[in-house]
Amino acid sequence: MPSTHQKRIGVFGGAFDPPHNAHVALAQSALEQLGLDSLHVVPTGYAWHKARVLSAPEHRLAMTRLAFQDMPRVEVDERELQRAGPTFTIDTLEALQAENPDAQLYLIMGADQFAAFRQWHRWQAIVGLAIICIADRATSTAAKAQFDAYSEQKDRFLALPLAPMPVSATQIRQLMASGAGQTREIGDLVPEPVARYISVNHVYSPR
Ligand SMILES: Nc1ncnc2c1ncn2[C@@H]1O[C@H](COP(=O)(O)OP(=O)(O)OP(=O)(O)O)[C@@H](O)[C@H]1O
Ligand SMILES: O=C(O)c1ccc[n+]([C@@H]2O[C@H](COP(=O)([O-])O)[C@@H](O)[C@H]2O)c1
Repeated sequence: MPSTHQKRIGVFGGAFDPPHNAHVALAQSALEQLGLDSLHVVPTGYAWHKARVLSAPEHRLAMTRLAFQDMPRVEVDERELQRAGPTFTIDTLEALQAENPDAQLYLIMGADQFAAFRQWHRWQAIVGLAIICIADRATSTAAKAQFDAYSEQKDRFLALPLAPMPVSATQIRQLMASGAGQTREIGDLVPEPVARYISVNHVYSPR
């Protein structure tokens, strides 16, 4: 008898400059709550929507691999780092859907990104292709409070449970720049191998 299981593929993109504990917790919540078969963690290439220039792709990729190395079903996906031009999530989703025609895609993000979602390139196409799963973020309007703006498509949006975690990558970069690279200062904010990588490679502090 043919299996009726539809493959569920999650997509979690970010600058990951650096990846931190909230990213890991969010990925864990997505895997568990959505019953994902796999979760593609996708470091951004050229983040057209961010004012600052991101750290070198090699560093962000290496740190992302370290952050998620112990999580089964997570695949760190390099495709956006290899793509020329501005990074658009729709391109990644369309490529993944073409590779997995029968799968249902789930796009994972925090509530701060969701607040800007209607500025994303071809956002309506994204809603058509993926179910958008949003975790609250301490600094942003709650996900559910933002759903009303999408009243006709409400079934395409889900709130992902995540205990409030005030950590941000900005905070980590600032701590490292001001503390001249003390690993222990960020030890509670990022997975331990990431803290070591940042310190050894002076990613956010001068050598
Ligand atoms: N503390 C957090 N709680 C919930 N979601 C988060 C949190 N930190 C990041 N995210 C989500 O993770 C994704 C990737 O985030 P990103 O790599 O830009 O980290 P960041 O901490 O927001 O970085 P920065 O401070 O440099 O803007 C985004 O969808 C973002 O909303
Ligand atoms: O496709 C877009 O237009 C778009 C606009 C803003 C953000 N994104 C994606 O959203 C993800 C999280 O972004 P950020 O800024 O929180 O790192 C990351 O994968 C970005 O490429 C995508």
